[in-house]
Amino acid sequence: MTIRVGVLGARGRMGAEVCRAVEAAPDMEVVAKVDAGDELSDLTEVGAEVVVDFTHPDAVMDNLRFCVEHGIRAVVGTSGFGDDKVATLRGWLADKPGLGVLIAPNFALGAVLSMKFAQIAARYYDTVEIIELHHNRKADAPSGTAAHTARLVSEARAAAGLGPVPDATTSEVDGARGASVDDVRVHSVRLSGLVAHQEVLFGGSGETLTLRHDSLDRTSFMPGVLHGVRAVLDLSGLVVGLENVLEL
Ligand SMILES: NC(=O)C1=CN([C@@H]2O[C@H](COP(=O)(O)OP(=O)(O)OC[C@H]3O[C@@H](n4cnc5c(N)ncnc54)[C@H](OP(=O)(O)O)[C@@H]3O)[C@@H](O)[C@H]2O)C=CC1
Ligand SMILES: O=C(O)C1=N[C@H](C(=O)O)C[C@H](O)C1
Repeated sequence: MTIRVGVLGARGRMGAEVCRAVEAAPDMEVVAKVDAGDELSDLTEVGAEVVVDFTHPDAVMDNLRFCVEHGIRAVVGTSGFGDDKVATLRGWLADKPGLGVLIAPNFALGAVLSMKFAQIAARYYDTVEIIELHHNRKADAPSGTAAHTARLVSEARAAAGLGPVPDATTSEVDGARGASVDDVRVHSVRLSGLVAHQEVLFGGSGETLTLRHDSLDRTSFMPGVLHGVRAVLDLSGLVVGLENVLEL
């Protein structure tokens, strides 16, 4: 039996790549390609078991509400999942026991590892900043990956009893020091030619540590997406982060 997959955002940069990857996988098939303006009811008509959503932060919650209402599992790469959206989704899923949704800020293995390494390193350095670099057609800033990394680093610092990152800046041009995300400075670069890149910079006494990950092509996300499609069949409730369905 193949897994029946519906792709949301199928004509987009990621969605088109997901369609190719699912079609090439021996254990799954694309049964619906849905993009802006298409009817979600197509998903139920063709019996989609799992939906993969790479759409837009403003569209994803309507898509997920439909999936949860209709008992369709979801693998979500769309960015912009703050605490509010996560809480709403958990609420919907509470009424659907046994139904699983997987959200991953980043499906590239190296990005997942890099976040894990950042989490480990955070307690050992007094200063930290994040630089994320993406193509200039990206809708949101900072990236979901950078926001997730900042959260992990911030939690690790708090658990280690570290205070705020020391910073002697007393005057600055607006924006010059980036955005403060969970008390970590995040700088967003947008350049044509780039795909998705991130540096987490740690500074300590007489040394720095830089963790850098580069997605040079969107195929980098596909093994993680396919793994997510298989894993979500056994999930119940909401899982955030690919690391939670990998053996790391
Ligand atoms: N987690 C991860 O590993 C990754 C996450 N992403 C995230 O995925 C999302 C998509 O990125 P990307 O593919 O580059 O963006 P694109 O703009 O290339 O693709 C998004 C597609 O979704 C369509 N769309 C918009 N609204 C809806 C809707 N309601 N239903 C169905 N389709 C819709 C868009 O149509 P139209 O253009 O007509 O609006 C477009 O075709 C972003 O949030 C990005 O940050 C990206 C890469 C990796
Ligand atoms: O829009 C993108 O391209 C990406 N979006 C995700 C994010 O916001 O972190 C994942 C990856 O960085 C590519």
